[in-house]
Amino acid sequence: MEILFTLFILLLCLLLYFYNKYVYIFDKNLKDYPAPPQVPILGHTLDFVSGKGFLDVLLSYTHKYGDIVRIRPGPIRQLLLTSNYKLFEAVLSNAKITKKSADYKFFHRWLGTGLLTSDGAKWKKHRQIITPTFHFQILENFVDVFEKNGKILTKQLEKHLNEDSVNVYGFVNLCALDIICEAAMGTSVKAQENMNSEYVRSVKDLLDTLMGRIFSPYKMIDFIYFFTEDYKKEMKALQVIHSYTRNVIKSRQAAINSGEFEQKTKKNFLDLLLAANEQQMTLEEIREEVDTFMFAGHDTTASTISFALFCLANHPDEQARVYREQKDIFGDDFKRAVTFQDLKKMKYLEYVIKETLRLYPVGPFFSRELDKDVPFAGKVLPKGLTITLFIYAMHRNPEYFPDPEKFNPSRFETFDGKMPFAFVPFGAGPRNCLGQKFAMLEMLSVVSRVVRTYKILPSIPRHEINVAAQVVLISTNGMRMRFEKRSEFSRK
Ligand code: HEM
Repeated sequence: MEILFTLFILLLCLLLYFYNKYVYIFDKNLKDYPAPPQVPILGHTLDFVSGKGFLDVLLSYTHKYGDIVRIRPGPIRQLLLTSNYKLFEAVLSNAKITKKSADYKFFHRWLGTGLLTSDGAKWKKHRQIITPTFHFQILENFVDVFEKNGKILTKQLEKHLNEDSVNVYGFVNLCALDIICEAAMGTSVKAQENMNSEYVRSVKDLLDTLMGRIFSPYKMIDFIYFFTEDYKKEMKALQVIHSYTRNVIKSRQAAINSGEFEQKTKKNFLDLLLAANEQQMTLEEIREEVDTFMFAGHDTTASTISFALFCLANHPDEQARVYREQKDIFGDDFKRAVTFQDLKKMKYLEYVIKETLRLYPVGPFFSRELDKDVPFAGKVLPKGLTITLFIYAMHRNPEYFPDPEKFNPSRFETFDGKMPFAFVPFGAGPRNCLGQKFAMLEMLSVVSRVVRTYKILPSIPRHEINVAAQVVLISTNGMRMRFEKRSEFSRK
C-alpha cells in the first residue's frame, strides 16, 4: 500500500512538473496571442486530422487570427505560427536560435544528424567544414551535369509532344535525382532512363513512407509505426540507400588514397568533402552529409522547376520574355551547351524562378525550437517553445508583395532587399540553405533547356493545380501542360 502511495505521489509530481514546464509557463507568457478554439488535452490536434490538409488549416488560422497564432498540436507541445515580419527577423537573424524543432526527428533514420537535422556543436563544426565545398566558383564544375541531364529531360518529353496534357512532375523529379546523384557522389543512377532501378525505387519508397508518417496522427507514434507495413518498406529502402552511399564513399576514399583524386579536374561534393575532411568527420558522418544532400537537393529543385514550367505555360507573355532573353544569349545556336557565363546572364529567368519560389516556396513553413527564453516585443518567448515560420503566408503579404496572387516576375527587378525577411524561400541567417546557389544554377539550366526546345502551353483542358504541403510543397493532382516543338529559329 505504501509503495502504491509513493508511486502515486511520484506520478503526481511528474505531471505537475510537465504541467508547469509546458503548459503553465507557456500559457502565462503567450496568453496575449490569439488561439483558435481547442479541445481539452488534444488542443488543436483534431483540426490537423480533419482531412482539410495541413497548409489549408494553417492558412485558415492565419486569416482568422492574424500573424502570430498560438497552436497546441498535442497535449503539451505549443507553437507560435507566425508570418509577422518582426518575429521572422528576431528568429532568423539570431545566431543563437539554431535548434531545429522535434518534427525533424522523422528524418533521423535516413539522414542521421547531418546538417539539416543536427544542432549544437556538431552542426556548427560540420557547417564550417562543408560551406567551402559550395563556393560559387566550385559550382562551375556542375554546369555539365545540369546540361547533360536537362538534355535527357527534353528527350523524355519529346515522346509526349503534342499530347493534350502531360504531367511534368515525374519527369522533372527523375532529372533532379540524376543531377544530385552525380553532383553529390559522382555516380550516375540514370533515373531518367531506368526509373525501376533499385536505388531510384528506394528513394521514392523512402519519401512516400516519410510523408505518410508526418501527416498521420497514429504513424507519428513510434510504437504504432513499428507494426506497420510502411515501417518494413522504410527499413528496406534505407538498407539499399545507405549501402549505396557507403560503397560510393569507400571507393572514393580508395581513389583519394591512390592519388587518383589529384588528377581529377571536376570534383563532386563527396570528393571535396573527403579532401577537406582531414579526419575531422568519420566516414559514417560523411555518409549522413551525402544523404542529406540527396534529400535536400532533390525534391526541392524538382518541385520548383515543375511549378516554374507550369507558371510559364499559363503566362505566355512571361514565357515570351524568357525566350527573348535566351535568344539574346544563344543567338541562333540554341542547341549548344550552356556555360556558366550564360547562366549568370539569365536575369529574367532568375526573376521567374524567384517569383515561382515566392508563390510556391518548397518549404512553406519551417520551425525552430527555442533553447532559451527569448525577449520579443515586450514579452518573453519561453524556452522549449516551437516557432513555426509560415513562409507561404509571408510571401503572400500584400504589404511586401502588391497583388500577391499574381505571377509577376518583374516585381523582382525592383525588389531592393530592404525587407530581407519578407522573401526567404531558402531560409535566412545561420541555418540558411547551403545549396541555394547550386539549386539556382540547376533550375536556370534545366528551365532554359526546356524553354529553348519547346513552347510550353496550358494543358487541354486547362489544369488547376491543388497545392499541398507534403515533404515539400507539391501539387497533389500533378502539374499538367502541353509541349510544342519550337521551329529552329522561331522568334516568338
Ligand atoms: C529550390 C531548391 C531549394 C530550396 C527552396 C531549399 C530551401 C531550404 C530551406 C528553406 C532550408 C532551411 C530549412 C530550415 O531551416 O529548416 C534549407 C536547408 C538546407 N538545404 Fe536547401 N533548398 C533547396 C535546394 C537545396 C540543394 C540543391 C541542396 C544541396 C545540394 C540543399 C542543401 C541544404 C542543406 C544542407 C540545408 C541545411 C543547412 C543547415 O541547416 O545548416 N538545398 N534549404
